[in-house]
Amino acid sequence: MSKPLTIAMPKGRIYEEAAELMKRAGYELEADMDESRKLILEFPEQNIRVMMAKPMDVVTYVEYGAADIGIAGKDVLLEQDRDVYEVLDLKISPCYVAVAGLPDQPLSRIAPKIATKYPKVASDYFREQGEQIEIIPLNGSIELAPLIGLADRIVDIVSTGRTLKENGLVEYEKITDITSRLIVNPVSYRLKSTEIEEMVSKLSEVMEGER
Ligand SMILES: Nc1ncnc2c1ncn2[C@@H]1O[C@H](COP(=O)(O)OP(=O)(O)OP(=O)(O)O)[C@@H](O)[C@H]1O
Ligand SMILES: O=P(O)(O)OC[C@H]1O[C@H](OP(=O)(O)OP(=O)(O)O)[C@H](O)[C@@H]1O
Repeated sequence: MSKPLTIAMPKGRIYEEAAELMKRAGYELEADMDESRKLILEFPEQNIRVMMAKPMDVVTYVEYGAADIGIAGKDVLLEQDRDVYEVLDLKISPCYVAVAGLPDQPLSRIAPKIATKYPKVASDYFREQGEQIEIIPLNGSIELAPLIGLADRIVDIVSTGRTLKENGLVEYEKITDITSRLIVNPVSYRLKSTEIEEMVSKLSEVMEGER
């Protein structure tokens, strides 16, 4: 049998939707996330190996060929700009990236401070707007930054809008819509084209059927 197709799956909030979509496409790759701490799961009957990765790291595994394919949020792809093929919009885990802050606070001062875990996305956006900014890099709880005066604005993911609302923040501009994407290592795309194209076509069929 040929070498297994290795898939880097994102742990966390994307995982269940991604595994469910894979299942509908005929790939039973589910891990019991409540029970298991295993990071590599073998599915020999399907000739597939699954790596459980942090969502931000999926692109790294795929770029270096540690995984042939992976599932990553478009936010991560925009931020990291890596050498991988983005082959399919899976339309799962929808959310968007937005600029938010305290209400009624015009961006008046020179080089306002922008707190974010997406420094590239934020810099690209404000450069396009012709605004000079200072990035304050954070890893989470970004909404804290304007509340305590650390930043004038945040650039962060919004889904239900609940986090902004409960912290008295408002959205100023939407930057871009986000969904999860299927990504492929360029070399694997050539060497394992049959398996990869089959997976892309099965996933596309499932998604077509749901429209
Ligand atoms: N409300 C949301 N907040 C953050 N990410 C979301 C949201 N809804 C969908 N996503 C998608 O989920 C991905 C992040 O998943 P998750 O929150 O599990 O990872 P993480 O941010 O690395 O987790 P952690 O909070 O453990 O560091 C994002 O890349 C994005 O594409
Ligand atoms: O619009 P909502 O539905 O409220 O979702 C948006 C929030 O969810 C994410 O945070 P996460 O839960 O990943 O925690 P974090 O702050 O530690 O990144 C994101 O960074 C926002 O804070």
